[in-house]
Amino acid sequence: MSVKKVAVFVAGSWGTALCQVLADNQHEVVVWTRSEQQAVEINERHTNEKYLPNAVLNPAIRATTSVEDAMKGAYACLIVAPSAALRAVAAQMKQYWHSDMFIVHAVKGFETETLARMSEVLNDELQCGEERIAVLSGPSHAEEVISQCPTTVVIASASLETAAKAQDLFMNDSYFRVYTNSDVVGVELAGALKNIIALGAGLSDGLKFGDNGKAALITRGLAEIVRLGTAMGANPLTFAGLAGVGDLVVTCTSQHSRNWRAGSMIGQGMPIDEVLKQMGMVVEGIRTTKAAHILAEKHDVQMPITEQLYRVLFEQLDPKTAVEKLMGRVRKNEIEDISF
Ligand SMILES: NC(=O)C1=CN([C@@H]2O[C@H](COP(=O)(O)OP(=O)(O)OC[C@H]3O[C@@H](n4cnc5c(N)ncnc54)[C@H](O)[C@@H]3O)[C@@H](O)[C@H]2O)C=CC1
Ligand SMILES: O=C(CO)COP(=O)(O)O
Repeated sequence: MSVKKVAVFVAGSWGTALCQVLADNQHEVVVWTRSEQQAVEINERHTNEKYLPNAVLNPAIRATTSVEDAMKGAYACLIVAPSAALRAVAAQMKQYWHSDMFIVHAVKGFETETLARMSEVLNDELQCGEERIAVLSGPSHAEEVISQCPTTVVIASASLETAAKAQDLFMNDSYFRVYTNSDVVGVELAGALKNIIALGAGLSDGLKFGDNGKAALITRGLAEIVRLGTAMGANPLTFAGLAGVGDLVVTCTSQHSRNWRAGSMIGQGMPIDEVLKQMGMVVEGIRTTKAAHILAEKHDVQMPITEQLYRVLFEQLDPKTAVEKLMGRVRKNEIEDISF
C-alpha cells in the first residue's frame, strides 16, 4: 500500500480514533485542531485526554491549527465534526480544496436548519460533486477502535471508485474491516436515525423497564427508520446491514454510547441541560430527534417512537407517559407495518 497524506478535521473522539486507524495503516495523518493546546498535546504527549482518556496515539499523527498545513498536498480529507459544526468546518476547507481530492465524512446527523444530509451540506459548501464524497458509518465506538477491537464498517459513495479508494485507506487485516456500498442516502439516514432509538433505549434502561422493552424499541425503532429511509429514497436492504441493524444494536446496548448514556440519565430524572453538561461530548440524537420529527411529517411517515421522544425532549412530556402512549397505540399487524 502506498503512503497517502490524509487531512483530518477534527480531533474529537471519533476523529482521533480514525486518525489512529489511518496512521496504523502507515498513512501520513495531519489533524486540524481548533485549539493550539490540543495540537501541542497530540504532538508532544501523543494523547487526547479529553476525548479519548488513557489512549496512546501513534506518534506519527501530527496536529496543526492551520487548515492550509493540513490540506496542502493531501490525497483525501476526513471530516468528523459534530453535525452542528459541519458546515462551518467545510467552509474553512473550501479555499484549500482541489478537485483531485476526495472527502470522507463520518458524521451522524442532519443539518437541523435545512434538514440536509451531511453529504449534501459538504457538496453545498465545497461544490465538489457527490462523486467526490463518501460516508463512513457502522457499529464503531471510538473507545473500542482505539483499543484495536475488531470493528467492521461500511463506506458509501455515489461513485464506487471513491468508495473503493476510501476502503483502501481505512481497511486493514488486523482490526478494521470496511465494506463498500453505493446507497449514500441509506447509510447516512441509518447512522443519524439510530441515535434517536439509542436515546430511547437509554431512557428505557434509566426507567428500569427491562430487556424486553429495549429489544422491542430496537425492533420497532428499525421499522420506523426503514419507513422514513425508504420514503427518502434509501435502499431498504441497507438498514439490514452494518450501518442499519449493526449500528442500532451497538448504540442501544453499549455503555460507550453517549446517546444511550444521555437517555439513561434523562430516564433517571436528570434535566436535559444538566445531562449535556455532564456528557461534555456531542449527543447527536437530540438534534436528530427534532429533524426526524419534521421529516416524518414532511414525508407523511409514522414514527411513533421518535414522536414520543420528541415530546419528552422538547415538550417536557413525562417519559413514563410516553411509554404508556406507545404501549396503548392502535392494534396492528406486524408484517403489514414494516416496509422492507
Ligand atoms: N465517538 C464515536 O464513537 C463515534 C462518533 N461518530 C460521530 O462522529 C461525529 C463527531 O463525534 P465525536 O468525535 O464523537 O464528538 P466529540 O464530542 O468527541 O468531539 C467533538 C469535536 O468537535 C470539535 N468541535 C465542536 N464544535 C466545533 C466547531 N464549531 N468547529 C470545529 N470543531 C468543533 C470539538 O472541539 C471536538 O474536538 C458525530 O456526528 C458522531 O455521531 C460516529 C461514530 C462513532
Ligand atoms: O455512532 C456511534 C457508534 O457507532 C457512537 O454513538 P454515540 O454517539 O451514541 O456514542
